[in-house]
Amino acid sequence: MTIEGKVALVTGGARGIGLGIARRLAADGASIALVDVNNDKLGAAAEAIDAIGRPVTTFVADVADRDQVYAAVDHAERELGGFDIMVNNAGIAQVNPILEVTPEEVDRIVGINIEGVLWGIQAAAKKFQAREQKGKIINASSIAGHEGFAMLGVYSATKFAVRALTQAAARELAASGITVNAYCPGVVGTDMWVEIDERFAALTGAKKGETYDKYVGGIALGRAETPEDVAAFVSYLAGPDSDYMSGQAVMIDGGMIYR
Ligand SMILES: NC(=O)C1=CN([C@@H]2O[C@H](COP(=O)(O)OP(=O)(O)OC[C@H]3O[C@@H](n4cnc5c(N)ncnc54)[C@H](O)[C@@H]3O)[C@@H](O)[C@H]2O)C=CC1
Ligand SMILES: CC(=O)C(C)=O
Repeated sequence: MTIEGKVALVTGGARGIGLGIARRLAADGASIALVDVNNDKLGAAAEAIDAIGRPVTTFVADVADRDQVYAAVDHAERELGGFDIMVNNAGIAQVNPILEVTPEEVDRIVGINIEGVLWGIQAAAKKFQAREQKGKIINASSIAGHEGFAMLGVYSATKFAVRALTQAAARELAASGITVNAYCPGVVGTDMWVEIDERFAALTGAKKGETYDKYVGGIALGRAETPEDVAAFVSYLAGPDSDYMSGQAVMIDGGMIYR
């Protein structure tokens, strides 16, 4: 119970890795604000946190919209009585050959994966500063934030950018007692990967499941990652044991990429 009584906001918290992180932080003792653009799954996600026995609130917001991210942070503070941990997890994938990607597709993924993290860092840091308290900011990068993958070029670029924002913010915010770190998952068996696999199949003629299996085949530990694997590391980043760590983007990928 290292974060007992703290308030954590998780973007993209309605499903997948975000929900896994929210569940773990709740089990660690935090109150949880679940923020997502998709209202449909927020109710069930909140019920899962409620079942753990921690206070939970939900807020519908598009992280690409700065005002909505600020409103989400205000909502968390107001409903849960504090604000301590910001997890900028929301993101989308995009499978496209470099030669075919369109300006509209680039705008969309940059808006969510880069600006979404930027607005999250900004809103959270300003809230911590206004409350004159320390805080933890934790961002979703990826193995694709360390290596550019074929057909995932623009997605990879956004995840490299998350590392850059993490490093710059860590330096700028250290004097305020705010740490900023990132987690870099490998191949997590969420809906995102179902969509990636389907898009690879449509573009390359690969069989359903073939691309996913190929990627999982590159994992030294021999199995796909679970949201719980990611959440265990985020729990460390959210808690006091990581107080002397900032500006890092750490691979939690079963041994796929070595840096
Ligand atoms: N699944 C994987 O293998 C990996 C995922 N990641 C990253 O982890 C994060 C979570 O991924 P998954 O859980 O797998 O994805 P997912 O697609 O299963 O879930 C993402 C959640 O974010 C929400 N979301 C999407 N756009 C949003 C927006 N504009 N505003 C607010 N919420 C929005 C979705 O509604 C959904 O609930 C993403 O940033 C992703 O890039 C990184 C490495 C590997
Ligand atoms: C989804 C993702 O982050 C990959 C393919 O590295």
